[in-house]
Amino acid sequence: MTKIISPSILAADFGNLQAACEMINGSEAQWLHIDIMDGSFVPNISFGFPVLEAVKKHSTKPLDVHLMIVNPEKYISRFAKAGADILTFHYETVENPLSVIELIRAEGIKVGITINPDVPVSVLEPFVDKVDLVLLMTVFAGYGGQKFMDNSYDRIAELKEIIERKKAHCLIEVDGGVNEDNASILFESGVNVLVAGSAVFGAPDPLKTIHNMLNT
Ligand SMILES: O=C(CO)[C@H](O)[C@H](O)COP(=O)(O)O
Ligand SMILES: [Co+2]
Repeated sequence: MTKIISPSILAADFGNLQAACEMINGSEAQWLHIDIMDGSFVPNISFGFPVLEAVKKHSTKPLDVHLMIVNPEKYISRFAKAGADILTFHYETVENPLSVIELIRAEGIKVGITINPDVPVSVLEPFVDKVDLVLLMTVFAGYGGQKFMDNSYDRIAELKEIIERKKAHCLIEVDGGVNEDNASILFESGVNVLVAGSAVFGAPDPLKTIHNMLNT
């Protein structure tokens, strides 16, 4: 089974993003997660294209870009050009998810769809065979450092059942409150990609934390 760690740069030292990228380059993490927040869909504002471009310049890992913005369809081409390798949008932010999926595909990059914890998993059923990944938020999108929501395990099982029933091949990613303590049970539950911000960048030894998350 595919097991990927995608550390979230949101929890890094923004005064030294180059060092953060280089640390991840030298780690066992396979992707780098980039949180784009607009102060509208979510109450927080993170960063935009210039920072994404700077990270792209220094990162050797695929950039896993998580859009928490209204009207994502307006910016897909710019995010692709700025360096996104995987572009994930929130189902809640669009009227026609299929057309957004097609717009992202047209850029020649991978596509993901995501929902907040209060959105029924069943809304994803029409899309699981059309995307490369489904991201289940395990906290409400907007801030790093929140506590993992325990009802997420039931949601992961429901998503897995839908994916199997539809014989789809998308990866399952979870984001929010992931750490060394819950990583192994999440992988055992069928999750393929773990996003971890504060657990990695706040750790005394981030390389060891990433290793432990992949191997315990
Ligand atoms: O999308 C996000 C928040 O909206 C972040 O990716 C997520 O919260 C990661 O941070 P942490 O691992 O510290 O919970
Ligand atoms: Co995220």
